[in-house]
Amino acid sequence: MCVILELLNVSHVSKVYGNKVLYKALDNVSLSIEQGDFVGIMGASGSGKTTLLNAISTIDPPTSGEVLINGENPYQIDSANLALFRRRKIGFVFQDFNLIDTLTVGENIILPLTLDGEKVSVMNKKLKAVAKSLDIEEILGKRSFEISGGQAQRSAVARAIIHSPLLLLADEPTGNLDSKSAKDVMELFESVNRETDVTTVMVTHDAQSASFCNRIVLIKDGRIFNEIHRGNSRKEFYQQIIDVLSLLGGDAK
Ligand SMILES: Nc1ncnc2c1ncn2[C@@H]1O[C@H](COP(=O)(O)OP(=O)(O)OP(=O)(O)O)[C@@H](O)[C@H]1O
Repeated sequence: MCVILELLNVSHVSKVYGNKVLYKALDNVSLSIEQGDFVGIMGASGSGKTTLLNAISTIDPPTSGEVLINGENPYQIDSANLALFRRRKIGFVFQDFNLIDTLTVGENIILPLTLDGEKVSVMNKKLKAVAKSLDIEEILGKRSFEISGGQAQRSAVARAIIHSPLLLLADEPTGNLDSKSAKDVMELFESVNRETDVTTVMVTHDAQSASFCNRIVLIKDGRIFNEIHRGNSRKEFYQQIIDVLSLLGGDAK
């Protein structure tokens, strides 16, 4: 018997911004994501994608509703332990890479382990392994301004997965890359997802990048509008994504 574990559960989440003028950016969003899935979140600019990702990533609490990560509600954890929870259970990849330019690529990658007080020998072993699997061994001694955008994002992915998180979150990870580097980075996400089984949730505007996911959730005006699943062919999925985006309207590319 195959048991499917639910890694992430977003239940009736709403988010209202503002004090005097209120704006409902998320309106009763419910979403369940299985362990090991690779899910893309798409929608027009301003539809609430980043707000949803921030609620999932424990950065910004929802106004109402519940987020459960591996059965645990992060918003019920006190702030000191929440920082620890975030550092140990979640990996983040950002559009602008967020590498610290005073550190080498290698030092950037081991940062989550350094912050956790890991032993140097363990850090070096993990760094070696992740750099090998992501094919960035040759740039470990370089600084972020000495490498290409694609290499910077590979390094950021390495940093996001070195501590074997439960959940890998990415906000427009290919937004600053040319199409060749974007494809390389998405192939990397796909293989990391397949090989490590890390549940991955990515916000993207880009249909090509989205076609590497297994499932796409579309958001419109803060609500879930539709979702589509990938079959065997990435090319067909890409076309399906384009079609559904055209139904969605707005400026979703
Ligand atoms: N801190 C905030 N205060 C007030 N309104 C906000 C805040 N953050 C986002 N919003 C508003 O909430 C809505 C959703 O924003 P969000 O950033 O989640 O959209 P998005 O789908 O990620 O957009 P984009 O694709 O342009 O990044 C937008 O109308 C935005 O202006």
